[in-house]
Amino acid sequence: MTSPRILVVDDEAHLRELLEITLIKMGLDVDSADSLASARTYLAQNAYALVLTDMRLPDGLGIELVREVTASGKNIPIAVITAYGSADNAVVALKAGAFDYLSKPVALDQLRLMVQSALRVGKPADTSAPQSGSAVRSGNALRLLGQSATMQELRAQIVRLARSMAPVAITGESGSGKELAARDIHALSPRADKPFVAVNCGAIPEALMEAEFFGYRKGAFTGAAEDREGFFQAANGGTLMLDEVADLPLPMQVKLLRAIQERRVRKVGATMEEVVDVRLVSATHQNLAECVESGRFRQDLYYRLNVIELKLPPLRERLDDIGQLVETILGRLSSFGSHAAPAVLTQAALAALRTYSFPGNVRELENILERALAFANDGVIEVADLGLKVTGLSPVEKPILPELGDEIQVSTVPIVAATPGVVGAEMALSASELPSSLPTHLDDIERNIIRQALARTHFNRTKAADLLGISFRQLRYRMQRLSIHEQD
Ligand SMILES: Nc1ncnc2c1ncn2[C@@H]1O[C@H](COP(=O)(O)OP(=O)(O)OP(=O)(O)O)[C@@H](O)[C@H]1O
Repeated sequence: MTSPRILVVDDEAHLRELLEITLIKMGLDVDSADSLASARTYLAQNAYALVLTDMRLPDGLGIELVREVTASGKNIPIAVITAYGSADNAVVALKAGAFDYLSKPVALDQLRLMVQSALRVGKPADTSAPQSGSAVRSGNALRLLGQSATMQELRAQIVRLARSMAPVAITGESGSGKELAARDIHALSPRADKPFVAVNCGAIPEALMEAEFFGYRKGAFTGAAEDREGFFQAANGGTLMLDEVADLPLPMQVKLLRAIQERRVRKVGATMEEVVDVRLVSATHQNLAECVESGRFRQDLYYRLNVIELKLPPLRERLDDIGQLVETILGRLSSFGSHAAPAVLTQAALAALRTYSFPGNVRELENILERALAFANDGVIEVADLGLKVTGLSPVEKPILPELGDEIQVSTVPIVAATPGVVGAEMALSASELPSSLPTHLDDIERNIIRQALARTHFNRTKAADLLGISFRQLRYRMQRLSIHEQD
């Protein structure tokens, strides 16, 4: 069997030799070129599993080679070597189709990881063209459904960008499928057999963030009874999804930027850094560019995360997809329940869904169908079963809720007066009284507020989250933390 062949393009003899030796030690065949012209000659003559090029060459820029190799359609991963700290070059190369980049001075452990990853891209099963309109690849179907032209284009984009290491920023309203898209990117990538880790940046207490992201050493702080890995280590070799990334506090943004630039992290309490090989996908329903303008999000981190943008359209802009989504969701719900055959919608019910605005997008459609199924007779869902008229509470009905997290406001307990029947007696403290345990007291208040919001929305978590001004996932996290269940 022949070894995979790598083309190294660099005019610095010293660095070229170092790269050659490292690659040969990895059992690879290496050709070396010292100019663009020579690289082009090699590329015309041989098939390569990876091209590794410097940015500055005597007869032009490495980026030209990136564009040529990408345009050739030969599916050869090409990585660039950029000058230290030149984020611009790295981002430009990734946008032009480069598979990945290495910064000078080249760290050999990073080089090895990158080469291993590139060789997985080159495997035939992973690079086969998507069949019929891009939804299926290597028998691996994308889970992001939709027949509309926008969704077909989106899936084709996912197939393309799954091959590279470029950070992807996914935007879209809540429930529009951002996490599903991230999972599809991972599942189609050469990292599919490694972990996919999704982190809700808005749900981690600020004081724990560094430890959660980078891990900690035993004894680093009170309660650190043993060494623990962070999200970066957990996602090593795979994909890390930073969900609700706009919620990251500024000090953590600095640490994250550093981890991305250096591709190394240091556990809290550790002296040594460790190399991590993680592909980053970020998501938010907020406008990150506006967050940058208002100073809430660092421009340099934005630039690093936003290399490729993936926009998920709201469901109301692709109502053509409803038929397929309804069929799939009902099929799934019936396989969980006791229904023998999947339920069906009457024509009128389907038409009603097609005129609905879906503020909670596909997640709301799932909720509507789940609820409708409980009301449907003999598995036939009528318009009335959908309950579409209840689109939320009118502003006058909105309860006056204290700001969660604002301790002063919460402890003055305005909700006692608003809804005395719901608030537990233990929370109705007089102004001079103090709770015996502040955290328990605040948890009780939060639990009650969430229960009220759930009761008012008939346990529709999407609407309850809207009512409380938090994301669905933040609500779900808080419900888990406070042990709130549907039957409560
Ligand atoms: N195009 C789609 N095809 C099939 N299912 C979808 C699609 N889009 C979303 N869903 C489903 O809708 C639900 C919400 O999707 P997901 O969690 O990916 O949304 P999100 O945009 O990440 O939401 P949030 O911003 O609230 O975290 C999931 O159950 C997901 O499987």
